[in-house]
Amino acid sequence: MEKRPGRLLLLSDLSVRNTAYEVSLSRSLLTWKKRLPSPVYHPFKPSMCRSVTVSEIICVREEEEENSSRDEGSWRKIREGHGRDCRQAFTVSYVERGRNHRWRCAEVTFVCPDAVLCQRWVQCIREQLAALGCRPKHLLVYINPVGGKKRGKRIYEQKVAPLFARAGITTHVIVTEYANHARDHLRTDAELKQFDGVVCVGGDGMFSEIIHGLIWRTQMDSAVNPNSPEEALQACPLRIGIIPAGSTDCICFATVGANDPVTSALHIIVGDSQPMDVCSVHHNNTLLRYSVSLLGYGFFGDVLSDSERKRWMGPARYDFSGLKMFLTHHYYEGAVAYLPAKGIMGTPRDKTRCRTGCVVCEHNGKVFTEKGEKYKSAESFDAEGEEEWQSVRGKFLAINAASMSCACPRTPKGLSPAAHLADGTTDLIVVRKCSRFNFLRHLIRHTSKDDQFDLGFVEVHRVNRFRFLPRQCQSDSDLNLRDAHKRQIFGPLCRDHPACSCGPHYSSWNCDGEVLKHAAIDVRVHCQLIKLFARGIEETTVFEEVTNPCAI
Ligand SMILES: CCCCCCCCCCCCC/C=C/[C@@H](O)[C@H](COP(=O)(O)O)NC(=O)CCCCCCCCCCCCCCC
Ligand SMILES: Nc1ncnc2c1ncn2[C@@H]1O[C@H](COP(=O)(O)OP(=O)(O)O)[C@@H](O)[C@H]1O
Ligand SMILES: [Ca+2]
Repeated sequence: MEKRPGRLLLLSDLSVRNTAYEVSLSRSLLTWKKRLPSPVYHPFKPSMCRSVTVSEIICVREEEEENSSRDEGSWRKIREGHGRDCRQAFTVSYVERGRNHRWRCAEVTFVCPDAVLCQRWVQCIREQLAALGCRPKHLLVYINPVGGKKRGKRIYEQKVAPLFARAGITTHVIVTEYANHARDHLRTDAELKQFDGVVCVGGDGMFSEIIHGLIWRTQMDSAVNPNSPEEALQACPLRIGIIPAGSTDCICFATVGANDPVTSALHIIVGDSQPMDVCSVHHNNTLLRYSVSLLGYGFFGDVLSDSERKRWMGPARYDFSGLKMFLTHHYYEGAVAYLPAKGIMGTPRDKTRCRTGCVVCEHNGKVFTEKGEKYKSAESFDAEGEEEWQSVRGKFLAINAASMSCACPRTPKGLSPAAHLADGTTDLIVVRKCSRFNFLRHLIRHTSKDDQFDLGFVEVHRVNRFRFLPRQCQSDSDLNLRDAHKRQIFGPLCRDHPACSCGPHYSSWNCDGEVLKHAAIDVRVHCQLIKLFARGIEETTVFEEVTNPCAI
């Protein structure tokens, strides 16, 4: 990828590790090119020229001590002709890309011929950083001390807090004392106006707490009724950063490309922004929960319920319960009605992947923000959407809705590899009853290149809305699912069976790692309701990852 410098703000001969460099700064790029002792031209020698985009500079500082650079080792300050207080060197900290989408904080120290020039450089770089405008200055941090391997607090203190301090970010840190502490604090107590974002140190469950608090608060502030699936929700203004310290950490992995606290901290510091879809899950016109990753009934619901009793096992509980539920091989009966997404780019089985600057999300995002208005009234939704509802009924091993790929270390390509973070849709995956052997084939394909949907008993649809009704709750009047909305089939029936637990083989929904207490649900996708301090997974080119030569 060619990096164009634009008009130069500064151009000086400075030295790095006792070697002369031509250093330039434009509004977009900081570049340092080695001055060659001989005029021999080495166009492909990578160490000769490096550049970093200004938006990925973390900070700049003047060096204060005589042998100030810790990392540079050999260089010494050149102080001839200057008093002891003269600062002649400055260090730039910047983002360096490593393998597997990991970011590191790298440093380079430039020694200047005089203190005035040094100060000009520092001031000019600081001005460029201040002009960026998207960087957070003050953050509200919630730490779950008991998530994952119980390392949340240590991870934050050792790996994240020092980086925030270096970048000049101030924080208000709350270590949670009980489940839903963060959610309730965000709902009512937190003075949100003073913060530029919220940071979640924990797993998907902790992230879920944060979005529940923030979405609720935003709807209350805008007088939107969160219980009705027909209401268009108000987008949350604050961005959320995730420092992974949980068990699955799929939301972090699918939005950043890695589960690494330093990488996440750097995405927060540079002020990245990634919009994300949120599903609201309702029962009888009452909001149950929000979901951003997996809504799973059957297999994944059972794995979660079973694993909750084994929290003491840590992240391994999912593998244990996964194996157990695979062997149990329960199937469930019910009906799914869904509204296929119309006018969109992309299908759940295409080869496109949601990556940084995704055009599918941009296109579909526009489609659904314009359409969003129409969802406001139930009548208009009826009139336009009714005949579009489709249905599937029968016996299922699993019904999953993936609003994003759900990529995580267990399945690096994800539950639905072609799903998009911010396209206003969710991929509804229906796995019909099949043999253990076939189900295993389906599961194993999540970990290989083979298509997990290319099996006769699996179907997948990209949808805006769906409803599920377990068999125990159905009656003859429900058979025509095309009329589902008008007749409100879920309402009266499920009032008779509050927990819908009226049969032997009923499952529960896994909603981003939380068990839902109702099986009959009505789900609506809200396009780009929240924003994360992330940029989606970057396409990496070997060229960029390994050498970073500047192409100027
Ligand atoms: C045989 C290998 C099969 C691999 C199949 C992998 C599918 C994994 C899909 C993972 C989707 C993850 C979606 C995210 C869910 C999270 O919100 C949520 C909460 O996370 P938190 O605890 O960090 O707060 N996590 C979960 O619900 C965990 C789901 C994990 C399921 C693991 C299932 C393992 C299945 C193993 C089957 C073994 C069969 C072996 C037969 C010889
Ligand atoms: N201080 C706390 N004590 C007990 N539970 C908590 C606390 N803070 C948060 N929780 C809850 O812990 C659960 C798991 O959190 P999470 O960070 O997602 O870890 P994991 O990925 O291991 O499930 C969440 O449901 C969250 O509500
Ligand atoms: Ca989506």
